[in-house]
Amino acid sequence: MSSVFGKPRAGSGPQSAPLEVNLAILGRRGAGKSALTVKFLTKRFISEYDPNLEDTYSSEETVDHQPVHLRVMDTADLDTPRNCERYLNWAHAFLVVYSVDSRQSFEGSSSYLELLALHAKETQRSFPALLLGNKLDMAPYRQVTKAEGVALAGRFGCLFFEVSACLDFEHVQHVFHEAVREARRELEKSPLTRPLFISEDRALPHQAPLTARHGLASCTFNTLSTVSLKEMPTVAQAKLVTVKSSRAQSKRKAPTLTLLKGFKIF
Ligand SMILES: Nc1nc2c(ncn2[C@@H]2O[C@H](COP(=O)(O)OP(=O)(O)OP(=O)(O)O)[C@@H](O)[C@H]2O)c(=O)[nH]1
Repeated sequence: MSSVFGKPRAGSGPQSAPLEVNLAILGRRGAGKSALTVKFLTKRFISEYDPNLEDTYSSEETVDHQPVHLRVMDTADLDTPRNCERYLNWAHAFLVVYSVDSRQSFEGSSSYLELLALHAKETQRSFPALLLGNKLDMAPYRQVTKAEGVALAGRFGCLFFEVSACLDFEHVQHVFHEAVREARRELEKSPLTRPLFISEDRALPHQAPLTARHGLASCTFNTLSTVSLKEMPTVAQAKLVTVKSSRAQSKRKAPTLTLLKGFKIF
């Protein structure tokens, strides 16, 4: 194992297993979470998704010459944070997405950042979050200025980017890799144990209902005291999902893309 100034560097040796990073994509409906996730995983922009589906994808990445096993949870929270334990207790880092042409989605992203800040306070750990203003190609119809995005990110101490799921892949990839870097820095500071999946009807020990006290009423934290921690479900439980092709693709007679959700895409 190589070392930096005598300190072992996690996962850097040729024999070491890839670093495992779980990344949750949060944001209001329509912000472009699925489009960004699929762009990152396939380099393609697909314009229509089933908004009610939530799944976790897996991808082998190389970030700064280091292998990373990255899992990406494309959440489907409807309009506000809901049953947040499933990602709060699973992710090492978060991408909070809004759309630059929607003030509502920007306000939604602020609720997510607040939720993450509260979670960090309660658990006394820090969770890297990146704020993304998506749909940069819609800049002529902006409802949110770049300065507002910068200011919101500054309030919560997170990185900020404006991107577009339908423009260049490299920019989208850069953002996901930045999230990995942030997660890696945090993991090197305080290595976490294996990610845990918290069953929906149970809460973490001593986890008081964040939302009741902080006004995020729709994020339904349960208050049962019995702890029930499970490992993440295996990919074998994943379901097959068909993603409809966009109108533009249909015109080009491109085939409908079928994604096996929960499995590696390539
Ligand atoms: N112009 C443009 N449209 C985008 C972009 N990203 C997503 N869209 C469109 O915005 C709509 C919503 O995108 P989704 O990726 O489904 O958004 P989401 O946040 O996953 O929303 P839910 O699935 O409802 O949770 C779709 O019609 C996409 O084609 C983008 O960067 N530019």
